[in-house]
Amino acid sequence: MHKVDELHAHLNGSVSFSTIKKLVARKPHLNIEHGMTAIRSGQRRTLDECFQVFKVIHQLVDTEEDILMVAKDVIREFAADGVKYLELRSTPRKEKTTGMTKRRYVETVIEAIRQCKNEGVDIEVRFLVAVDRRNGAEVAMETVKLAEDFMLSTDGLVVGLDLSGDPTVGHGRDLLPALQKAKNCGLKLSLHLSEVPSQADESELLLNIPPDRIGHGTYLHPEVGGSQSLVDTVRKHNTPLELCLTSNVKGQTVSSYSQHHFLYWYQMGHPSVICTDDKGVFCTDLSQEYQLAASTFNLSQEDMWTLSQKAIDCTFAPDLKRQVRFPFTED
Ligand SMILES: CNc1ncnc2c1ncn2[C@@H]1O[C@H](COP(=O)(O)O)[C@@H](O)[C@H]1O
Ligand SMILES: [Zn+2]
Repeated sequence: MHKVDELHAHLNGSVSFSTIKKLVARKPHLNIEHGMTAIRSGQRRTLDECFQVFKVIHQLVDTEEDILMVAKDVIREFAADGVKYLELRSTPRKEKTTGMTKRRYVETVIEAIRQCKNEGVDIEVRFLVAVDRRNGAEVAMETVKLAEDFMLSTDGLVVGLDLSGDPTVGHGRDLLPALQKAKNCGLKLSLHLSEVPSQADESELLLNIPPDRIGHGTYLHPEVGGSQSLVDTVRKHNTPLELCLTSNVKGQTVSSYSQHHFLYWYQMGHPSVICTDDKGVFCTDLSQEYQLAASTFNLSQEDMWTLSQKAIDCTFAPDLKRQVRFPFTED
């Protein structure tokens, strides 16, 4: 399978079963079982239930040691799946009980990236600091400042800002000043947009920033209740979409694989990148997502090759392009 880039992966959603087992062994008193942290094949959950799953994982990952282990494991797993360039994203969390601060949280993820590099793991990793929309405007602004500090101090490892979290909570208009500040200081912006219906107003507002990439964009186009003007704005700015098939089907924002909006954008020739979103929670990996796209939409080997090649143009670390492209061989 041809794949080089994973551009949409939430750290705590990407925790594998084997890492969960190690975390559970560290915290037996929590009485957490794997069934509570993952949605297996054939299972579906509402998006709301997915967000409950993240809460459980956050309980398991609440110290610097946990973050370091989780981040290193996730990076190694993507590398083992053949990913050569990974943009990880994660929401800095403060944990009163363990003394973890948001700054230490980010430092620890950066440390994990550096350790993997020193250990010779064959993958380039960059980091996006995530804003959880349910935490409101003030936290968003603080997070942007934190992200800016790290962008300036990590020699290019922190490349951008992600907006994510429960799409049914809050409104993007409150976060606009923070997002605009991020853009102005040189952070690349990847925004979860129109993941659920009824976000058209918000999307219109946020698309005009404009973001550098869009997460999901499930309900942007008119056939699903979005609008032609939203689509036109996306096309005008040529903003790439990060598309996550299994995540959307298991989270029930898309009714079946064949109904996935991948087809709408792909047929239009619009830059679309296949991603995993939360490979741990949704029990998938990037190979599987490419395979699903191929089998669902009848894509040839050549189509797949082109698709994975085009992802390179959507990364937030343009200086890496040649290094990523060269080792890319057909298998
Ligand atoms: C399924 N669709 C989704 N939609 C929106 N946000 C999502 C998401 N999947 C994950 N996240 C965001 O990522 C966090 C977990 O990773 P981190 O603790 O940040 O590493 C979740 O709490 C949520 O804010
Ligand atoms: Zn996501």
